[in-house]
Amino acid sequence: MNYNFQFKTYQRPFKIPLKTAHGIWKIREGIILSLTDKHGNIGQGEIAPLSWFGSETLEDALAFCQQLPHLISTEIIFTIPDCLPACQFGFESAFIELSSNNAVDLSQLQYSGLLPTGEMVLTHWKTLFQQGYQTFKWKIGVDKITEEINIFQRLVNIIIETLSHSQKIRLRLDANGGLTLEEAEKWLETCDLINATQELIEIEFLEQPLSINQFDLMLELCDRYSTPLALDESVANLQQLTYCYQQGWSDIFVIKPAIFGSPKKLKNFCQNNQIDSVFSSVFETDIGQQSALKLASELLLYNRAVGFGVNHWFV
Ligand SMILES: O=C(O)CCC(=O)c1ccccc1C(=O)O
Ligand SMILES: [Mg+2]
Repeated sequence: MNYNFQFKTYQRPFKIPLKTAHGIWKIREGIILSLTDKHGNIGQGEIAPLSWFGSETLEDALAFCQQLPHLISTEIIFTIPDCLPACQFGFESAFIELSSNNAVDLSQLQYSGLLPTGEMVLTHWKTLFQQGYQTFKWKIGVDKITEEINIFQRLVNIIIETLSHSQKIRLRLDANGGLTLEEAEKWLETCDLINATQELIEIEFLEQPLSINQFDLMLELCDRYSTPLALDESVANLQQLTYCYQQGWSDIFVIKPAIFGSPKKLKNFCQNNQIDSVFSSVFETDIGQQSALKLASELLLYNRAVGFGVNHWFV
């Protein structure tokens, strides 16, 4: 089967620039592509690279799209090289939209809301809570650790004061690989203490405390603390996920479908290995998000909230 191929780029500014341990992000840029079959059916896909996570750059993705002919075959879609994981996702997603019956039920998914960094979190969490979120993620490793732990303790106290007894809130901390070993230990002590003493709050996990090349240290931290750890940057694509899984990682794996690579290969991996996964956004638009959420609802094993509560970050 051949498809008519078209693409265009997009730019979406954040309401407030996003701060992570990697720096400040102001505009999300990507590519929307469409495949049209001979009956005129259209499938859309999104290429939303995250090069600081190890995917291709937007420029790489654009260059790939520009050298393709206007008429492309199924074979082209399934032989995109592994060095273009966001392109693999974009093209396969459009193909899936065209070729499957698409009846995936997303209504059972729980969402994690992404909180702003710094003191703003102390008021903003409540807006999201009132919208129905019960799981939140807060970025750390952005400011001085003493300041961040201080704000975090205040956040925990405010949440406890607000909740009534049957309610429970889950908090995720994401360091984006920006902590030192000592800082990671300090955070894990803090989390373990909260988990041992607070019934209404669960610190669900600490995400990517250390950089990718400190994988062995993160494995040791799993043994030393009871708060679970999640890998994110370390498992950005199938090759990395396979490596970490084989090295014995048995805590949580964050999967960002939009940069992970071929959805078909992701499905294959998740169906053959029972991993504890959290599916997460890369600030793709609704097009990439729908494809990613369909994968999440098909592959999620332990019903953890998906990290797609991010739309309030955009205008
Ligand atoms: O996972 C979530 O809950 C929100 C999304 C998120 O944190 C994120 C969004 C874009 C790029 C990187 C990350 C990250 O998890 O590090
Ligand atoms: Mg992360």
